[in-house]
Amino acid sequence: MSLDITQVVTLLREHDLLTAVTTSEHDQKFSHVTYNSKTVQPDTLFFCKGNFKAAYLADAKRAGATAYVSETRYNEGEGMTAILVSDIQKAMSILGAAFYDYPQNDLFVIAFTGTKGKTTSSYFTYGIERQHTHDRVALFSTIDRIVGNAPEDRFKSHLTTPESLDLFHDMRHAVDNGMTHLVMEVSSQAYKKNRVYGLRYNVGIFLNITPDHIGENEHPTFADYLHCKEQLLVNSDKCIINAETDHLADIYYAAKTTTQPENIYLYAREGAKVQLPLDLDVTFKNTNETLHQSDFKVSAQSDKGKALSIDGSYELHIAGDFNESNAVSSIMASAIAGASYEDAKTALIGVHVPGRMEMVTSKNHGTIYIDYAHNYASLKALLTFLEAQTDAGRVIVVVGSTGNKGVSRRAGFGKALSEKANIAILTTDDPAFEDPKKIAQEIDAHIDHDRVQVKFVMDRATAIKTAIEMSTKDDIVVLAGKGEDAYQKINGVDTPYPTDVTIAKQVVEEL
Ligand SMILES: CC(=O)N[C@H]1[C@@H](OP(=O)(O)OP(=O)(O)OC[C@H]2O[C@@H](n3ccc(=O)[nH]c3=O)[C@H](O)[C@@H]2O)O[C@H](CO)[C@@H](O)[C@@H]1O[C@H](C)C(=O)N[C@@H](C)C(=O)N[C@H](CCC(=O)O)C(=O)O
Ligand SMILES: Nc1ncnc2c1ncn2[C@@H]1O[C@H](COP(=O)(O)OP(=O)(O)OP(=O)(O)O)[C@@H](O)[C@H]1O
Repeated sequence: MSLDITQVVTLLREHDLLTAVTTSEHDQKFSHVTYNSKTVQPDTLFFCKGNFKAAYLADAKRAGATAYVSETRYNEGEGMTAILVSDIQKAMSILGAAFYDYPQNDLFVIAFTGTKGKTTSSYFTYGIERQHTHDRVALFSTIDRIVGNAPEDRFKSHLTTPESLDLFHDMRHAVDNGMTHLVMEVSSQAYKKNRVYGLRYNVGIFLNITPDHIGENEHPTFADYLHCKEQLLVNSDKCIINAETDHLADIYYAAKTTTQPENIYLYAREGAKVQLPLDLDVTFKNTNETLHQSDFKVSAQSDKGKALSIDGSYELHIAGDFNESNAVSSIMASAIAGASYEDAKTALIGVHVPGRMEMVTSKNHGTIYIDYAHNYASLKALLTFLEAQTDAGRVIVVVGSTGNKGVSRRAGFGKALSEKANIAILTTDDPAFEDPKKIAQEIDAHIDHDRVQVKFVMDRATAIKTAIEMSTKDDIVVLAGKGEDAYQKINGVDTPYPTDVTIAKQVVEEL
């Protein structure tokens, strides 16, 4: 992989990003690119972005970087080629794609966005595509990044959608490993920060949108959040939209700005109210539902839907009515990619999504559900489903809310708990630089105390123990928000945490 200065300048000019360049060497060649001074090697093209400090550039120069791309000129870069740009994140994405030689062109890319269901739908699609491509599919999800089939090709993700340089690096790795397809999650932050600038997808799926990720370090307003999410459809050759989503009109028209209606697919649960007078392409209905399994039937409604050849019955071994909707989007996306009905049917039976709807049973205490639900919409959906499925005694929920982001979730949790829970045990969940007790008090301020009994237990493991021990046989215990996260983000450090599932199993063993 390499880039030379002429290519860099030409690409940046083409995208109207170059503001100035100072170089005396016209044949400068770069054999590495990075935005981190700690990973610089000789002949590196270095990117100065984010909360950058000039000292990092001095480090980068010492380590062998010969040029830097930046919105600002630094004295510390004296003697290096300075490539000044109007937007560093866009420049990094454009140059990253070129450096790694446009790996997206060798991949069929299926991309999901939505407030909820991205990870689950990505795992469903990954499962179907494994079946369809005989294991030649990569996955970039919030949980794992999988760029090949060897154990070392699977690693934990730091972000839902990686920085552009990491994204193109991993895509290249996947292509070199023989992968032909990629399933990825695209967060609204990825658009806000131009991590996917210039990237196009073969299929883009819009699952749903509800207020979330609005706050100091994320989106200033809901309109900004919606706008960023819609960019996925604007950049997709074919679009799939959940017609049950809020703001359908906005979302559909965003898709239509770049995609003809014949390449936009709409799906919904049979009988659902759809906000626009649009014809659905695919509908689905539940045929049998338990706490362990969902059976559902898919029916094409339009010629376009029929051409997908996905009509028939399916089985999921992960509970939650919302997961049927997630699965239908995955079936449609995979069919567009060439998967057959049998591929989808067979694969879906075996899909497991880490930390989503995990269940731990106990003999004399309640059934425990561990789920990643961490905002109003997901907690409400989860508790509504559990309520409908059980003759539950009480619903006991262990929950906290993250610090320094998603502040609106606190009120959302209070509301969902007031509507659906009997007992809330408020605890810690990635407090970052905030006091977890204060966060819990903010959730508590939105709880209806006539309906819900509240306890504060700030140590999460103790909170889980308390909930399980107080539960009786008919009760349901929900451990919400962390899924299989094996850390707590505290004061900027990922502090190891055994996971909710491990703690729950331990508590049950010791009962
Ligand atoms: C606000 C934001 O987008 N921050 C991201 C951003 O931070 P940043 O660019 O300011 O980087 P930084 O870590 O402060 O450091 C500044 C620069 O100095 C460099 N540096 C630093 C130290 C050094 O010694 N040498 C050096 O060169 C760093 O490599 C970096 O380029 O770039 C970093 C990676 O380069 C990300 O880790 C970081 O994500 C933060 C931690 C984050 O959690 N973001 C969340 C909000 C996010 O993006 N979430 C979405 C999911 C949301 C959803 O569920 O929908 C996601 O896609 O994950
Ligand atoms: N379609 C859906 N509608 C409402 N809630 C959902 C839906 N799909 C999943 N959920 C709930 O949201 C939780 C998170 O699901 P998932 O991880 O798939 O979403 P995500 O979009 O990747 O979330 P995040 O952006 O927070 O990582 C699940 O554990 C479940 O409780």
